[in-house]
Amino acid sequence: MRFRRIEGGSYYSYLTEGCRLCRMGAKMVLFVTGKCPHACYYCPISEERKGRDVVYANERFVESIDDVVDEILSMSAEGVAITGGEPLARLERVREYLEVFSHAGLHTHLYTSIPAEDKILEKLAESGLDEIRFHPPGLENVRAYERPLLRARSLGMEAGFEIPALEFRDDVVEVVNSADAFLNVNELEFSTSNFEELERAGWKPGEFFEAEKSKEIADMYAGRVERFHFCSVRFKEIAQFRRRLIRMAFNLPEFYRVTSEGTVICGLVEGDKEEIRKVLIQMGAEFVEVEEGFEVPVEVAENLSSSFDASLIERYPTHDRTILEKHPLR
Ligand SMILES: C[S@@+](CC[C@H](N)C(=O)[O-])C[C@H]1O[C@@H](n2cnc3c(N)ncnc32)[C@H](O)[C@@H]1O
Ligand code: SF4
Repeated sequence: MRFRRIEGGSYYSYLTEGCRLCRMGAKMVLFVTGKCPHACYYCPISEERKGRDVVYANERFVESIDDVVDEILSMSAEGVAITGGEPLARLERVREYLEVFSHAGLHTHLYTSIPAEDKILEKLAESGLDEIRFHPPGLENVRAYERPLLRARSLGMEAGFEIPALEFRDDVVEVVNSADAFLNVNELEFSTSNFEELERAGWKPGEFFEAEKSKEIADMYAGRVERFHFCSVRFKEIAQFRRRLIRMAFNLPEFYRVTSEGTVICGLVEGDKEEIRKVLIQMGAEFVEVEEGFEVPVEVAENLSSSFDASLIERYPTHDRTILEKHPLR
């Protein structure tokens, strides 16, 4: 079996379409609910989202479908990853979104911990789901997923397991092979919400908050199934996240300077908004109004620094505009 090594220690013998798009930073992540019937000790979901029936499109809190559409456009997404919490805890909501996405020609994949029965899989297929990834919580009860894998495949979906590299289990290999499914193994990841629990279970965090020795477990699966993909914590950070940022950054007006990290640099002018707006219009300058003032080309901020509160900022191109650095120009 031939493996292809990619960034951050990830490698694969097979990439699903969902993974291929994700790797290009072209997948928007729809967090469809924080509700979940399970309580995996290693669950990485933040406290802010866990157990709450909230929707997020990437980092953006969603109040209506318009927010989701805006987010898709902001990154020129080519597909959507539907996750949670447990997406199937809100099946009708998932179906409504799926119908919108499939009409827009977006590829969809869904994560679930539920060995869904035929009827549910049929509804998902009807609504246009392209790919489904099962995760048996705690890697228990693995055989219960064989039938759903087979049924999903017979309905035309790409189907497989996506599991954290917690331990090596023969039954995972057996079910993947007998259902002719794919196997995605995630390097076990520390987050603020699971940190103590992972440490209590004996895992130690590495430089990128990956659990040390988790990759060794993933490697044990590699030669045992036909279609395998190991996704490292570092890969998620350096490739997937950064590439999404870059896509977003290039969709902003041209005056934003895009860095190789996918952040953007621009000027920020703060103060009396009406006064600043007048001056910017008189100058014929490009600007984008934001909550605290106006984002403008760097040179415009420099020109205005003697009359207004102007600075240079480096920020994420995301909807929440997280500012990483701010240098006052006076
Ligand atoms: C957080 S779950 C949410 C969706 C669904 N509840 C499930 O468990 O599949 C999404 C994916 O994260 C993976 N996962 C869970 N905990 C993880 C961790 N600590 N590190 C890496 N991946 C993890 C799961 O295997 C699953 O494929
Ligand atoms: S099933 Fe998924 S969302 Fe639920 S606790 Fe486990 S990892 Fe978290």
